[in-house]
Amino acid sequence: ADKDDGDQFFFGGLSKAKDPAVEPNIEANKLSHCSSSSTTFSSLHHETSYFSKWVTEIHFRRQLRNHFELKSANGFPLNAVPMQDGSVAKPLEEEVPFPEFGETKSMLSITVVGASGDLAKKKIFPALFALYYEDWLPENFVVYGYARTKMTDEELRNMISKTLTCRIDRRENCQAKMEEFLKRCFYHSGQYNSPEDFLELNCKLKEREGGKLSNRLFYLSIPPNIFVDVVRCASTKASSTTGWTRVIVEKPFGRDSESSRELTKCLMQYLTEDQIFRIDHYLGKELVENLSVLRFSNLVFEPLWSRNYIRNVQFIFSEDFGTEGRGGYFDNYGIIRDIMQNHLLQILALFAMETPVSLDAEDTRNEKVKVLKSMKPLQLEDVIVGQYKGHSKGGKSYPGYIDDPTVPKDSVTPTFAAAALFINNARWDGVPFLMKAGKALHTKRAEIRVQFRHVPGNLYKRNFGTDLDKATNELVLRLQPDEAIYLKVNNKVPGLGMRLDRSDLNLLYRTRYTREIPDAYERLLLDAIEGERRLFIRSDELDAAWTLFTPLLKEMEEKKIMPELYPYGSRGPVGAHYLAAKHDVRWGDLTGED
Ligand SMILES: NC(=O)C1=CN([C@@H]2O[C@H](COP(=O)(O)OP(=O)(O)OC[C@H]3O[C@@H](n4cnc5c(N)ncnc54)[C@H](OP(=O)(O)O)[C@@H]3O)[C@@H](O)[C@H]2O)C=CC1
Ligand SMILES: O=C1O[C@H](COP(=O)(O)O)[C@@H](O)[C@H](O)[C@H]1O
Repeated sequence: ADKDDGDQFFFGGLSKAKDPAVEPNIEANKLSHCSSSSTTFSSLHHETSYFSKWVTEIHFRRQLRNHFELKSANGFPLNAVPMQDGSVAKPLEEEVPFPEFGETKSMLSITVVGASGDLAKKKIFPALFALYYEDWLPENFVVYGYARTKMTDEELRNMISKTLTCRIDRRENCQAKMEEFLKRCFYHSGQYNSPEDFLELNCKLKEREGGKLSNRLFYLSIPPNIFVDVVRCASTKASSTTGWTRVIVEKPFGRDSESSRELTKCLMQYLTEDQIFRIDHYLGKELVENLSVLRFSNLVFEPLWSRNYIRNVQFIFSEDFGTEGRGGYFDNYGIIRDIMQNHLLQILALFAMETPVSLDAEDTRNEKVKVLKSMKPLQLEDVIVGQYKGHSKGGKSYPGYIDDPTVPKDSVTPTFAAAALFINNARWDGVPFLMKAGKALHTKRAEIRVQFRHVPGNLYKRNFGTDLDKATNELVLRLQPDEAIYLKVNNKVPGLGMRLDRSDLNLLYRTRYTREIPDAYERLLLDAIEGERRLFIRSDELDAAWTLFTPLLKEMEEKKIMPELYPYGSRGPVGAHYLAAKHDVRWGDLTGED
């Protein structure tokens, strides 16, 4: 029996058994009979070694899951609230997000709103497939695409199939898995502000759910001006009446404090805070998740994590392409809103927060809010801005920002910014936290660089000459590409003399781990399905983040601050060096060492 049960779980996706999600007319009891039959297993007997590998793997995952399991304070499943009545959370009898071996009575319906769009194609459907491929999705699930574009189910599947890929380290049954996944994908065309269209979606979802307890996840992959319409229609017409309903909201969450508060207020007319999952995909990146592990599970780092030993911290984001195709969106936001106020600030908060009481989502988010509230709002003098201009190199010409036909010719929107931030608390008083973000630069990279203080009374001072900066230890977390954590240390060059150099203690992920690193959207989608909120932005965090940037953004817009022009493909405006120098800092990425 164990074997059969296990078979149903592990090979659910490969089984020939009919699922109401795929064949809605099949009754539930027929399904249970069908999927528990031994033919399912015997038809797959040739897969035995694959099977045992998966048994081990899934047991390992379960152990991990139990080890890090997070529960709400009252022990109830978090967020088990139908949207319609806004009632308080109550325990669900059948919620089993990761079913034990065998049949489950719950069903997960994921609706990707804006399914015809860029993000859905590029990230969301591939992430859902990756989760399915790795057996992270519950046994019973369906995916619905929703948008205005007219499409059949088959056309949606065709569109999605072009962007699905299998893990390069695990290619078993890839094609079969893709086909099984696509069979669970459906499409409903509708307007974003039409309650009737969402009601029709609701009927289709119900049919697929086949009477099971249903949990529903809506992913709003749409422009922000239609967020509230969709939430209103989805909440009133298509939320689950038996399980939870959650909504993932993509950035931008407003463009300043007022608009962000207004958005929150509107969303809260239809959803509770617990139902809103504000996504910042940088929080789903492997090395960002590892930041807390590095800090809090290694004795060697945490004691150094303060103004006593750290001279400055740098958060660097650069892209080697411009706004190609997204100029229309970008011009209304600019790099400060697009990258700094969210991605870089979120990482900063995780970097600088005090140790949370536990791994519970609220404990981490409480600490992040505290650190954000301890920061000084940015002023004009703390920032420099730039905009890329056209440039020719090697016979090829690269367009400037204002050459984009969707961007006004007189736009002063920054495509580059550098900023110095300070945290007014006992741990970080006086330590510059520098941020730098830019498009159309010479490289694509995102990293955190921690520069330590000079060694007091360094015995080997004379071996470094006058430039002691060259001897400072630097810890680098390279988020992408080629994930790595390395520490620059001073080392004696082997030989009879006494020559020192700076070398790296290097944890390069690709050489240390054979597994492919999951995409950030995979982790975040899985967390939303599991009701794990730690990596999503709470409304008070968002508000604190906007409080830091809004006065600066307003002043820049009022004064029409002209950005310094920099050539496409360059290292950015010189102003960034002056800003750093003002705080006695050198950008770690521009030393020529790496
Ligand atoms: N693309 C990316 O890399 C990233 C995107 N985001 C955010 O994710 C969300 C989705 O992004 P993306 O997929 O690029 O967006 P798109 O511009 O591709 O829009 C998604 C879908 O929304 C519908 N849509 C577009 N414009 C309008 C409009 N003015 N009114 C009504 N419907 C419209 C279209 O579907 P249809 O016409 O079929 O209804 C479109 O396919 C946005 O909030 C964006 O800021 C965040 C990070 C990265
Ligand atoms: O949110 C955004 O992020 C992307 C960069 O994401 P990455 O994971 O590829 O580093 C950026 O290009 C885009 O402008 C911004 O909106």
